[in-house]
Amino acid sequence: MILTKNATRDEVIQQVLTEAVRTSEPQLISLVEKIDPIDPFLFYAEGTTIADHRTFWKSAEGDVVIAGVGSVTRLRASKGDRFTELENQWKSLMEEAVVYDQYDQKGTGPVALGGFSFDPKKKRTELWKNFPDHQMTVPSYLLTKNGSEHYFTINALVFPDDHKEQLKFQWDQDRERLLSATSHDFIPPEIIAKEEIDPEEWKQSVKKATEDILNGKLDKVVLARELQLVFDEKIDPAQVLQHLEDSQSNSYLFAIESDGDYFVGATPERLVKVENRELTSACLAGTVPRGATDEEDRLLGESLLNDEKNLEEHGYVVQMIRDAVEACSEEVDIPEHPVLYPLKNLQHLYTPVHAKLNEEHTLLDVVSRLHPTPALGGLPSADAVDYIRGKEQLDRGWYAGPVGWFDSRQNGEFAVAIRSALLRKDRASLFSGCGVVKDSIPEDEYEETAVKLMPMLSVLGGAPWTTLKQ
Ligand SMILES: C=C(O[C@H]1C=CC=C(C(=O)O)[C@@H]1O)C(=O)O
Ligand SMILES: [Mg+2]
Repeated sequence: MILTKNATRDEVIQQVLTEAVRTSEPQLISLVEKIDPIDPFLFYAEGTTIADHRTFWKSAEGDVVIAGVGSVTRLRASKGDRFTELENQWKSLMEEAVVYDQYDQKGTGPVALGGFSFDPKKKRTELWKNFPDHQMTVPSYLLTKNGSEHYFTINALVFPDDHKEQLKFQWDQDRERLLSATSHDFIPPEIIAKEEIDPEEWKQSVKKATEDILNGKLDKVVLARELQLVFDEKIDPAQVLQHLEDSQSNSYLFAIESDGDYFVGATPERLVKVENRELTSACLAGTVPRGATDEEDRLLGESLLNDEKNLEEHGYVVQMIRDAVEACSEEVDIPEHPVLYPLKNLQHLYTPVHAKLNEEHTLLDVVSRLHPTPALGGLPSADAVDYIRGKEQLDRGWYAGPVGWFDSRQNGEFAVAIRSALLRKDRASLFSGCGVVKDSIPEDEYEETAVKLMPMLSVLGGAPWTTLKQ
C-alpha cells in the first residue's frame, strides 16, 4: 500500500492514472477527507440514488458507524477456507492500493464490509438465492463516523483510459449529493400476510434435540426458525435501519445488499473486534424477557443469573471461546461469572473476553476460529453444525453468520447476524434461534424465540407477538 501524505490530492490522482496507463491495469485509489458531521442514516438512504449496492454498520457502543455506497471490488473465495482466501486477496489488493490520507483513522480508506453465511455446506434454497456464500465489498463511497469525527472516503478503480477531470467531476457530483442528503418522511408498508414454520413441528425438533443430547450425541445445539411476512409494498431498508436505531440500544446495526435483497438486523452479539491488536470478544447466551416493572425486571434478571439451564447454555459458549482465543492470543482475560446484558425486550447472560492478539494472527483468522460459537451452533462445534445442517428445516443463509468490516490497518469488527431479517422486495423473513441443552423445555424455547423476533417484528410494523399466535 502506498500512502501519499506529501503530494497533493490532484498529484496523487495523476500518479495513479499514469500507473494505470503504464501497467495497462486498473489501479485502486483511496482518497480520504475529514468532513463536517452528517447523519449516517441519511447518507445511507441517499445512497440508493447512486448505487444499488449499499452497506451499513454501527457498533453496539455507537462509537463507529460505517456506511458504504457502491462497490469497487468484491473479495471472493472459490476454494479452501473462505476466511483464509479472503485474507490473502485483501493483502494482495492492499499491496497495490494508493491511499491519499492525512488522518490515519480506523474504518477509513480501503475498507471491506459484508459478511458470511452460517454454513457454506448447507444446501441452498430459493430464499437466499440472491446472496452468495460470502461477500466483502470495498464501497465506492464511504462515510465513517469515529466517535464525534466524520470522514468521507472515495475508493475507485482507475482505468488506463480514464480522464482525470472526468473522474473528479463524477466524484464531486456524487460527494455533493451524499453529503447534503436531507430527511424525508417514511410511510411504513402494511403487513398483509404472515406465516411461520409450524410451531408444533418446531417444538418437536427441540424435544428430539434434548433426547439426542441426553443420549450423548452432543452437549448443546442452537435451533432456529423463520417467520415470513408479506407487505402491501416494497420494504425500504433505510427505513428499517432508522427504526432499529430509534428502538434498539446496546445493539449492532447492519444492512447488506445483494442483488436487490437486503439482510438487516440489530444484533447484541459481538463475535470479535480487533483494534491495535487488542482483541475483544463476547459470550452472550442465556435469556429471559425484561420485566413489566422494575421489580419484576430485577427478579427476572436475578433468576437468570442463578438458573442452571441458562448457565449451562452460557458455560459452553465461554468454554469454546476461551479455547479459541487462547490459541491465538496472550493476556486472555475472562471473568469467572457472567453479568446481565439488558436489551429492550430481553436480558442475556454476558461474559466479556479481552486478549492481546498475537502478531501472526489476523482478525479474519479469529473469525474463522470462533465461527460458529456455541451461541449459534452448539458444542462440540462440528457435530452441532452437522446436526443443524441435517435436521433444521430452515435455510439460515446469512442468519447467525459473521457480519462486519476490516480496514487496511488490521482493525475491524464482526458481529453475529442474529435478530435479523432478509428483505426481499415486499417480503421479509425474520429469524430467531435458541440454545437447546438437555433441560430445554420446547414450549419455553418457542416463547424465547418469539421474544427474540420482537425487535425486527416491531420495526416492520408487526402486531405484538401475542396476537400473532393464532
Ligand atoms: C440464536 C439467537 O440467540 C443466541 C444469542 C443469545 C442468546 C441465546 C439463547 O439464550 O438461546 C442464543 O444462543 C437468536 O437470537 O437467534
Ligand atoms: Mg436460550
